[in-house]
Amino acid sequence: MSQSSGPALTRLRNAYTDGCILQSLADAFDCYDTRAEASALSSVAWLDKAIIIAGAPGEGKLDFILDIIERVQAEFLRQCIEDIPSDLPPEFPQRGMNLLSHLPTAANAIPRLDRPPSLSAFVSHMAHQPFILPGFIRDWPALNEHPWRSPHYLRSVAGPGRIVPVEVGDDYRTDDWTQMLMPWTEFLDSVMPPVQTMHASDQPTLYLAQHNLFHQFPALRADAIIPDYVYSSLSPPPDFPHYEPPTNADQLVMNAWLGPAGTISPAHTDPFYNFYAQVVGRKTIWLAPPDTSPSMYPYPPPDVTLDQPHNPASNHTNPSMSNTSQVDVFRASDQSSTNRTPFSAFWENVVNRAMCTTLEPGDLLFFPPGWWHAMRSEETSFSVSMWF
Ligand SMILES: O=C(O)CCC(=O)C(=O)O
Ligand SMILES: [Fe+2]
Repeated sequence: MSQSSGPALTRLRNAYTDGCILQSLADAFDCYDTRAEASALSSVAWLDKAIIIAGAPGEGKLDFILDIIERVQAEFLRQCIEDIPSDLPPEFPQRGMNLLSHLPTAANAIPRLDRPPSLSAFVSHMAHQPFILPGFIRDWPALNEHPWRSPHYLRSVAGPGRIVPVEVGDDYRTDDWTQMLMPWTEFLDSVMPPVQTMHASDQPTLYLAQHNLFHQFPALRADAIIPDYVYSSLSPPPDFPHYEPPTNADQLVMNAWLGPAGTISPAHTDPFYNFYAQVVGRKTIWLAPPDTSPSMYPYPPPDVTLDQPHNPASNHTNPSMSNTSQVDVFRASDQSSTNRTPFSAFWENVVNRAMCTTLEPGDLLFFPPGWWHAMRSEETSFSVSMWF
């Protein structure tokens, strides 16, 4: 995640936000004259852009933006509320079934703890290694009275006319990968079709990745319960001495990750502690410690002195991709595979230290800053990362 927030950038962001608000108000006034649905949709879209593109506007301004969205929706877009079935899709898989915990690229399982550690045990010695707390978030409203696996519920928290940023393409390291803004309802139709259908292979994969959806839809934020561990002011781990918490007021960055079966985040590192909550579907996780970096084949940092066309692909966290591995930990097959040859140091030094697991709905994963991590969804999956 870019933490760049110099005064010039902040001023630019504020100006962009104000511009979006003005444009949206112009559209809203137009609605009073014309009752035109298109103007109302445009008004809401400008406000969503203010939240998405400018980053989190200051607290008061975010409330103001959300308030205008609600008013425009109530006044001009009531007829757009679709009558979609509220039936709750079955929870799949059945709990405890079909755990896909084996990957040829990871010799170990991520430890699963029978009992959550006390806060003091977490701070004093648990926070420097990954672990899973099975079922720890089973009480979240998101898995109960406000089920995030229900497209009906997810539409209702947004109301009509909302847009969201999505990644298009299977892998952010490839040239055909791009990002776009699209209607939330259209995205949900693709990710959670009314009848569970196979993802058509000629359709590009859409992934709402690393996006703070909770700024746009605060009702979803209320469906998550932040674990107390997140507020425990951890010091830098020995193998990542430059750790600093996120610079926002809460020192916590929450992101949503929602996509169909088969979305992949290639192995990469982030500079934060992470509690990663699995709310819908199963997700396979691959992890390796920070000191394996020399054998992870990260993409080289961009060389600005070379006059070469550069790969326009960006990455969830770092436009240069120097925090991303070239090794495909999910596609690399067993040791005899030809995949082994180009990445021999990976097979020699990383595989025996790497860990994997498949998270189920309700599980909470923890890993420290600098750890290599890769994720693959096994079916439609909705997760929340909490960086702190
Ligand atoms: O869920 C994913 O696809 C990636 C999550 C991730 O990279 C993170 O939480 O930092
Ligand atoms: Fe990450």
